[in-house]
Amino acid sequence: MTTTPTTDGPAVSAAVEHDRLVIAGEEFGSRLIMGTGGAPSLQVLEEALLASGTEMTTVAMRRVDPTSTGSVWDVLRRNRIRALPNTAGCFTATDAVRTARLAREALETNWVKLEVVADEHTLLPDPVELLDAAERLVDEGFVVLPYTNDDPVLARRLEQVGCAAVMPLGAPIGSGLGIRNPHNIELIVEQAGVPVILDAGIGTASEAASAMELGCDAVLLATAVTRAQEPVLMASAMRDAVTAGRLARRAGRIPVRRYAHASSPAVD
Ligand SMILES: CC(=O)[C@@H](O)[C@H](O)COP(=O)(O)O
Repeated sequence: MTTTPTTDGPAVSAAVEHDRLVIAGEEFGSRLIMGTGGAPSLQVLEEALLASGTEMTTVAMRRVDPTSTGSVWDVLRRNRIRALPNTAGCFTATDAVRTARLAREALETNWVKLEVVADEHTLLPDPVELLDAAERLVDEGFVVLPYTNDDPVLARRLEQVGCAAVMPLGAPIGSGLGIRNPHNIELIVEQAGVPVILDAGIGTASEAASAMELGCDAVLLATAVTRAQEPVLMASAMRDAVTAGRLARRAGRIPVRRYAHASSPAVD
């Protein structure tokens, strides 16, 4: 009886193994960055993070006290997952800068995921405050990873002021609407000299794969996993989707044609 091999051959394993995400000179094997909000319990969150294979996970500085025990901080520490503090809940540049400084003090990291949102209703980034905060934090020596609109012009400005990555949204946070403007994401990817991380709005695994196929370097998501009916299964699906999307991007998709094109050449 013949069996279908289920493991990748050496060429694929090597392609995955050596394909590292590099942000500000630091390497990551996983291209899936996780958020932590919304999980039904700490135990489920821990299992989901492990299933996702993530090496870096964001935590809201204003929502989880870094000195608290029995919190997400313990989960990250015991599993050696890098904590990326974020400024969720900040509405002004001044607030965000203050929160980033507190994170640096408490966690001894100068990395910050910068979020400056315009209002509670949309949670969309406020471009004016965001750019201002990014500039101030870069000046203070932070490695700034800004959550931004899917606007190529703003993404370019953020890179110009020294951000280490740009993180355009696929859709509003927690909406699960997927990637609303793939064309803009492609434009951002085309021009970027820093990693592009699709952040927010992903609803299911195929959308994470799409982000990678569009050329993003990584995906950041939370709600699609933490609020899934089976968070651990979804986390595993996301891990595979990000890997698959990355491989497909590297493999190069076939051109789209309007008419049929015989897959086998005709024999004369
Ligand atoms: C900007 C922000 O807060 C997002 O990183 C969020 O953590 C993830 O968004 P989703 O919950 O939509 O995946």
